[in-house]
Amino acid sequence: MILGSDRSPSRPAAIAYSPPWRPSLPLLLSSLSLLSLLYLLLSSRAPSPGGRFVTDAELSALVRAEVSRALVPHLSASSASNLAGVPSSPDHAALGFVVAQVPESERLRVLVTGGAGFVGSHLVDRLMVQGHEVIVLDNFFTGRKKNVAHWESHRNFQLISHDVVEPLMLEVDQIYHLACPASPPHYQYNPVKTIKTSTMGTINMLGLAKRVKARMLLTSTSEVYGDPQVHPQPETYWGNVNPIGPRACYDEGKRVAETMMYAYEKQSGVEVRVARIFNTFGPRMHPNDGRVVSNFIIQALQGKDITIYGQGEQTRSFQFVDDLVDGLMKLMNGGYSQPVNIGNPQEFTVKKFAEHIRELTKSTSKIKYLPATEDDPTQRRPDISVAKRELNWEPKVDVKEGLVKTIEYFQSVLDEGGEIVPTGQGAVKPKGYKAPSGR
Ligand SMILES: O=C(O)[C@H]1O[C@H](OP(=O)(O)OP(=O)(O)OC[C@H]2O[C@@H](n3ccc(=O)[nH]c3=O)[C@H](O)[C@@H]2O)[C@H](O)[C@@H](O)[C@@H]1O
Repeated sequence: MILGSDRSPSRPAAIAYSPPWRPSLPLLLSSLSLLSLLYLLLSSRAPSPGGRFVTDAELSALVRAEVSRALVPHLSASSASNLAGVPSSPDHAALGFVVAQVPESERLRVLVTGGAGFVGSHLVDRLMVQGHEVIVLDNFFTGRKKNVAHWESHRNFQLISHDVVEPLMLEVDQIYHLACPASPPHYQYNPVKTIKTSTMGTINMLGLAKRVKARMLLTSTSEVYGDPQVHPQPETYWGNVNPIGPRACYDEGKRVAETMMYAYEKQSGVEVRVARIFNTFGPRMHPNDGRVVSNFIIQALQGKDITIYGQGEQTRSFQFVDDLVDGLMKLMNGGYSQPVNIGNPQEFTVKKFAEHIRELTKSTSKIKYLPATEDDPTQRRPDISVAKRELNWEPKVDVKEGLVKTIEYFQSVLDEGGEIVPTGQGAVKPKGYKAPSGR
């Protein structure tokens, strides 16, 4: 179900459905050939790497997971494997989705703000497959309906077009509060709005959490450490942030959002969780997002120059989106309420990363050096001891493995849509975004 805001936040009005996603003929054919190959391989009863033969049940589970991946756009591998063997939901069997049947008493109502965005939509997939009722709230500034369109007819799913800056009344058990543009060119486009999103948006969600006694998780960021003087960064590090620089609208917005979380916990007893997310990549990243992973892959795949800002000696540590979703859900459902870094400590200089992408894409793109961006952090790597100890979480997907999947995704986007001009430096509105009148 998709609802649209009539600017009266508590009474969203219906808007038109976008047609459900249908697989294109070439995609179906390539998926069918993949399936035949899988069948031939497995039915020849080759021993598995562990020396066992593949059983019929395993074969059918693998085939179902592959069908799911073929039919649902950019379903992540782990979501697909979660589907295998789970009882079918009649609503989504046709799409290859298998949603767990959860008794009413165990089913949660989960609100995901920013749920139509890159990270949010992967989280929504996982929650839906677990059989929960999921309400997605998005203002579609950087989020896209197509990221969650495959759920639109499911009875457990609701999409509300709404801006978190406006209050909202709902009955929910858990709130994953993701809403906020995260790419520097996009969060700098309208810095006042970015600040409002992190401050007023978080206050609104905390007010809701307080009223309905929901547990609330804030997706904070590694950017609360600013340009860190301590490396790697533990949660106990207070950071080095320029409060009036171009990144401040985001960094300081998230810092005050964290402050509000703990103030509501202390003063009103709201159950809070805070994840500090480090650089994340994967399928469904916006191709015009302007961040390093999407830019380098798109440039390399098209043979365009790979643009490095500065000398490329600055470092980042990259995690695949599936790992992040695991971490967020463990944090939400565990007993630890202090901030937790969720990231993959595999660290690269930006220059090394550019070379890595060039190799993986077999590209002949040249590297082009552009001026450094103002206040760009010089180093970033998470200390994940707390996540390991308190959540029993650590990343499972190797960066290279995640990049291969992401490259496949961007290749399919290029195949479908043609040339992409990546977003460069400086503040810019997300491509395709039209501000509602009066804003
Ligand atoms: O991806 C993320 O998860 C993080 O991305 C950004 O932080 P930042 O690390 O600055 O992200 P990028 O824009 O991807 O930049 C990473 C590095 O690559 C460089 N870069 C970026 C793009 C490009 O085309 N070329 C290039 O050299 C940047 O200057 C920077 O040093 C956001 O601010 C974070 O909130 C978010 O968590």
